[in-house]
Amino acid sequence: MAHEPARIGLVSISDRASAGVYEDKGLPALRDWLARALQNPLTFDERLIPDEQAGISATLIELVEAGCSLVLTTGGTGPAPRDVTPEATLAVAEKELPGFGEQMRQIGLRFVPTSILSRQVAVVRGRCLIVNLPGQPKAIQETLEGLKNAEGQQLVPGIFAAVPYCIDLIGGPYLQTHDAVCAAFRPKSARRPPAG
Ligand SMILES: Nc1ncnc2c1ncn2[C@@H]1O[C@H](COP(=O)(O)OP(=O)(O)OP(=O)(O)O)[C@@H](O)[C@H]1O
Ligand SMILES: Nc1nc2c(c(=O)[nH]1)N[C@H]1C(S)=C(S)[C@@H](COP(=O)(O)O)O[C@H]1N2
Repeated sequence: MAHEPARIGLVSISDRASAGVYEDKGLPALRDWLARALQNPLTFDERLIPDEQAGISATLIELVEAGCSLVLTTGGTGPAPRDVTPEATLAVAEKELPGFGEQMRQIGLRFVPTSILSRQVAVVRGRCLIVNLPGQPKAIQETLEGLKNAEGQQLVPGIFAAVPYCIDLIGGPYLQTHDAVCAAFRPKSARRPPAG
């Protein structure tokens, strides 16, 4: 059986990148990592928007309604007055998945002590999983992939290992990863034979 196609929403949330003060590095980092990690044919819906709560929520709803199974945001998760991504995400949530936020902060602490400042959340809306990632472009790979040693041994699992099974459970496409980048975990009963 061939890999199922998947639609993924990417949202970079930054006042300055969206105003053109600096070049946005969030969308390319998200797109490049997903293209390396997933075997499925992917369609990306990309948005670069300012840190405005109502606009962020409206963008998330629009991407879910467009048929995205996964939406990744980057930026606006910290404590600064303009950081409102978690509030905007929770406002459109049907269910919260606190384990993602807990693990994301644990991963971040292996890289920077200020990871504790990120209020990132993950939620389900309809058949879509929405996950907040920090704004630092380097945090995208760190959070999704986790930490490996020089021999490629996984020291801290990245959160993406749990994303394919979550998407199975909410009725989305069967995502297959490239194990060298990120080995997805599924219970044995949920595994399908490799597509080819
Ligand atoms: N989309 C992005 N593209 C490139 N670099 C970014 C982006 N978002 C954040 N950064 C970098 O990470 C740093 C910390 O991210 P953070 O989200 O706190 O930015 P910020 O200072 O709130 O940005 P802004 O004012 O644009 O919303 C930024 O100062 C910037 O160097
Ligand atoms: N993995 C990882 N997590 C990280 C970071 C990082 O560099 N790597 N930066 C932290 C910093 S410095 C901040 S302020 C918070 C919130 O960032 P944001 O407001 O850009 O989303 O994310 C944190 N989480």
